[in-house]
Amino acid sequence: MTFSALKEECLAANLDLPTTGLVDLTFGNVSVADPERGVFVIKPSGVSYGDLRADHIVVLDFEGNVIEGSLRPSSDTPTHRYLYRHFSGVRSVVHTHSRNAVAFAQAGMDLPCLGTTHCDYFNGPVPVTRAMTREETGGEYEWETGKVIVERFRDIDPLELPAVLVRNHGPFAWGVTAAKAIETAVALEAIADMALKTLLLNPSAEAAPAYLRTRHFFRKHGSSAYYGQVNRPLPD
Ligand SMILES: O=C(CO)[C@@H](O)[C@H](O)COP(=O)(O)O
Repeated sequence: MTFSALKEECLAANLDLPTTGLVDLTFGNVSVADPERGVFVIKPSGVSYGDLRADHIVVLDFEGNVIEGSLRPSSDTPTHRYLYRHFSGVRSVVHTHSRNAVAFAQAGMDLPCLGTTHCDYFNGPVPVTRAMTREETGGEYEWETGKVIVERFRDIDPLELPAVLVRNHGPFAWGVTAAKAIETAVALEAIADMALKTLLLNPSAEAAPAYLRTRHFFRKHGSSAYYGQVNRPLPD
């Protein structure tokens, strides 16, 4: 069995992280899953983006066994694996340390839905997870990160809200393809930047009304009910 197409897709998505400005140094990682073949592929830990090649990408099964690759998989691998197990339909997970999203994660704040830029990608505030404790993690917080994310999504559809802010760490975004997950991570950083500036200008800025949120999210994500009539006469 060859995994070269999957590795190439993963490599391209990982290389998008520095070019989109979402990471510094070796922070961040992207994985891509192929559930039909029972595997996912991920960036190796600590390898700089400038040096990264397709044959560095590590192939694992969903039990966490390395199937192919001589380098250690990303330290965030348990989180990616947990998300694939619990979020059906997700085929790619992107983790970055993009600065504005990290600022909200470190502040322990949900990223509020303040305007249509946000609503186009996320049908609600991007949630922050609860703090993890040493007792729970035994010092291995990567093993608990997936758990606290999934716990936070108990009443949230991960395909309508395709990102999270992990408290004291940073953002994870996901999608049905690697390209879509990267696009979502870019959108997340853009709206975090806008929200931070909005809240500096007006700490009491109000969330976008619910009707605006659903209209923007669903018209961009396939529901014709929210498109409106394109040839409607313009108001005077
Ligand atoms: O926060 C951390 C490590 O402290 C990680 O999330 C890094 O962003 C990437 O780790 P590797 O993928 O290189 O192991």
